[in-house]
Amino acid sequence: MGSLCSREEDGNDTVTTMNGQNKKKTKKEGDIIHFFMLGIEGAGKTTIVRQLKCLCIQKPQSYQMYDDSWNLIDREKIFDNYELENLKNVVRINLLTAANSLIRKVRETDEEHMRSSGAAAAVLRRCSQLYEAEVDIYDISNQIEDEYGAYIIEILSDPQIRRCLDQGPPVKIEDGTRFFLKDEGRIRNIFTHSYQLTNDDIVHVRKPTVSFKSYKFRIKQLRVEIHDMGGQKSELVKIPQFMRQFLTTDGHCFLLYVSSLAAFQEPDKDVKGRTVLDKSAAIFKLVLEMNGVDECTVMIFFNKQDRFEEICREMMQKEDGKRQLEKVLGIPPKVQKEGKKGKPENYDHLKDAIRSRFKEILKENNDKKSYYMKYTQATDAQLMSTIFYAVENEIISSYFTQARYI
Ligand SMILES: Nc1nc2c(ncn2[C@@H]2O[C@H](COP(=O)(O)OP(=O)(O)OP(=O)(O)O)[C@@H](O)[C@H]2O)c(=O)[nH]1
Ligand SMILES: [Mg+2]
Repeated sequence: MGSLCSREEDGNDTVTTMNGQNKKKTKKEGDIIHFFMLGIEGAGKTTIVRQLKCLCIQKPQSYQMYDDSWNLIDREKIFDNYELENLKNVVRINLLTAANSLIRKVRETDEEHMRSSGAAAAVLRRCSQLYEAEVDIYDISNQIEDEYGAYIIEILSDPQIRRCLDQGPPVKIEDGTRFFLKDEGRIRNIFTHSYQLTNDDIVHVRKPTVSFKSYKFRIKQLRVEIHDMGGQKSELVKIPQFMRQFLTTDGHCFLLYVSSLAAFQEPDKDVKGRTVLDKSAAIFKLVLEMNGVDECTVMIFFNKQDRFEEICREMMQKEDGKRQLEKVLGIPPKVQKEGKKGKPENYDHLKDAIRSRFKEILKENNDKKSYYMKYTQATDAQLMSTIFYAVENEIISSYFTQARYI
């Protein structure tokens, strides 16, 4: 576990870069840590907030959630029925659109595929209705009926569709949606009227964030306010407004940049020859140059390490996979000795290559700036709790260091 929680900082720098030392603060405002969460779409920002909410339910001694006025929210009210029902419908929409994409992908090479299937026709028709309607596909008016569960299960049982899902050709399916697609029981649950989402389901729901939202938590002794902003292209233009709005707050500020490790081989649909990871690094560079960010301590979460390892494993099994990995990551993967027992390969050195890239960007911007970097998996409660404890511990101890200088 320790190796997952890297900490890289210089104690003195932490003192000089913490925000608000010269400002007058009330006791209440002064001990709140603000996290400005940024990163491109799908990196896992909102999942981090959802995981924190789940931890408030699971470990109420260490995690608590508060309303806008810092009143404690009851554990039972953290996710109310209305929100859970909405999230369940979001998963239904995601499963429906994933099935639609899979059918269309297979038909690119086999035009007549599933032409006589009633299930395929129903899914394609329902999806067209969603896409053609004037409202956003996640609009509350788009309620997906229970019967689509059986249609989706039938479509996924088709061998060609299955192969397309598991081996390609590549279809854009969100990582969270794969969690449901992989397990027929989960699909059945989602389309059961009386079923209520579990915490494990909740952290796999994918719904892009529009605009920004703030959340208040206590993690052990630390009071934090997390400002979550959408990372789609249409949202990123709002970063200056987001920073202006929140950087004026009185408190200690962190820029929490979330970048998906899994994006290293995914082509960026906007710029040819660039990967989604390249795009994330480019946005990170831009953010560092923005007014006010200098006042923040930088924390980077390299998220989706589970998917990263899965993709590396899959690539290594392909004939040309090793060379391809080296091409996109810049260093060769280590080859597991045949028959070697013990720890499974975790591709740490490949993750480190990505981390070094971001470290370089930080150094180029300001080589005295303090920073923290962590490898994360926002969907894993146990791992995230360990990381949140480490963050709490590091920040609290930096308070003590700071106190010596004031
Ligand atoms: N396998 C895996 N999936 C993850 C992880 N973190 C997030 N996801 C999934 O990735 C999808 C996208 O996550 P979000 O939290 O919505 O991403 P975001 O950064 O908030 O995206 P925007 O709001 O569009 O900026 C969701 O379906 C999550 O369940 C992870 O560590 N591993
Ligand atoms: Mg989001």
